[in-house]
Amino acid sequence: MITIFAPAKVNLTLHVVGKRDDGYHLLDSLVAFAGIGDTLDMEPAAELSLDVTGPTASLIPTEGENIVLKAARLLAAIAGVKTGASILLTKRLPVAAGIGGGSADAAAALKGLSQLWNVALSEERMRALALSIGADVPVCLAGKPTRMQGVGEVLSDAPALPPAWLVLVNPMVPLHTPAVFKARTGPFSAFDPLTESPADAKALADALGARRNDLTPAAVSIEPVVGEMLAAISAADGCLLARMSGSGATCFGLFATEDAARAAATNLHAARPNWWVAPAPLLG
Ligand SMILES: C[C@@](CO)(OP(=O)(O)O)[C@H](O)COP(=O)(O)OP(=O)(O)OC[C@H]1O[C@@H](n2ccc(N)nc2=O)[C@H](O)[C@@H]1O
Ligand SMILES: Nc1ncnc2c1ncn2[C@@H]1O[C@H](COP(=O)(O)OP(=O)(O)O)[C@@H](O)[C@H]1O
Repeated sequence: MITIFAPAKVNLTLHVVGKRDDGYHLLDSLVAFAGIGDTLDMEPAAELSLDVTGPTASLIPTEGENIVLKAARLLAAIAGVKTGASILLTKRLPVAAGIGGGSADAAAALKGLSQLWNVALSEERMRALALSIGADVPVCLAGKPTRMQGVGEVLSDAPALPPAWLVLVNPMVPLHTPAVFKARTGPFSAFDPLTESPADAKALADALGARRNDLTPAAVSIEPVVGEMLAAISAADGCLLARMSGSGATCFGLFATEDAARAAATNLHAARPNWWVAPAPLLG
C-alpha cells in the first residue's frame, strides 16, 4: 500500500497583478505548506474506486466527481494504464476553504498512483496534467515553498522558510472563490518576491507584513466573520502576523514556537467552538 500526505496549501502572500482576457486574474503568490492535511492510501485493484472518511468527509459535495478520481482517470488515460486502484481518502481539511484541500488531494493522487502504476511522466507532462485538473494542483505537486504566478502555471522556487508554526482557522461557512474575485476592486498590485531566506519566524513575519493578500477586503465584504477571525488571531499571545489564505475563508496566524501556536489554538477553540482551529508547523 502507498500512503501519501496531502498537506494544506497556504498562500503566505497573494497579490492580484492583472487580469487575462478570459476574465481570470493573474496572481503572484508565495505559497507554502502546513503539517496538517488529508491522507491518501492507495492499493492495486482491478477497478478504480474511492472511499472517503475522516472528520471533514461529509463536507465534500456528493454531486460532481471527486477531484481524486478525476486525477486518477486523467493519469490512467495519458499513461495508458489499464488497471485500477483502491483509494482511501482521509479528509481532515475543510473544503473550499482557500487552503487547497482538493488540489492537495489531486496532487497526492498523481504522486501515489504514478508509483503504484509504475508511470514515469516527465516533469513537464506531469505539471501540464496537474494544471488541467486545477490551477493550484501544480503548486501542490511541488509541495515546497514556491512563488506561483500566472493563474498557477508559472512556478519558481522560493527561498527556504525558517522554523515557524501556524494556527489555521476556518469559520466553517462557505466562501466561494468566484464571488471573492468578482468583489475585488481597486488597482492591481505588484509583488516584490522574497530573495533571501528570512533568518527566523520574526523576520519572516516582517517580510510577509510588507506584502499582502489582495483578496482580503473582498472576502471580508462578503463574509465579515473573516475580519473577526483575523482580529481574534492577531490578539493571540505570540502571534507575529495574521492573514487570510487564498480566497478564504481560512486565515492563519504565524508563531515562532509550537507552544505559542498550541496555546493560541486552545484559546481560540475555547472562545469560538464552532470554528475549525488547527495548529501545525510551517513546512520550510
Ligand atoms: C485563489 C487561489 C490561490 O491559490 O486559491 P483558493 O482560494 O482556491 O484556495 C486559486 O488561484 C484559485 O484557483 P482555482 O482553484 O482555479 O479557482 P476556481 O475555484 O476554479 O475558480 C473559480 C472562479 O474564480 C475566478 N478566478 C479564479 C482564479 C483566478 N486566478 N482568477 C479568477 O478570476 C474565476 O471566475 C473562476 O471561474
Ligand atoms: N477531494 C476533495 N476535497 C475537497 N474538495 C473537493 C474534493 N473533490 C472535489 N472537491 C470540490 O472542489 C472544490 C474546491 O475545494 P478545495 O480545494 O478544498 O478548495 P479551495 O480551492 O478553496 O482551497 C470543493 O468545493 C468541492 O466541490
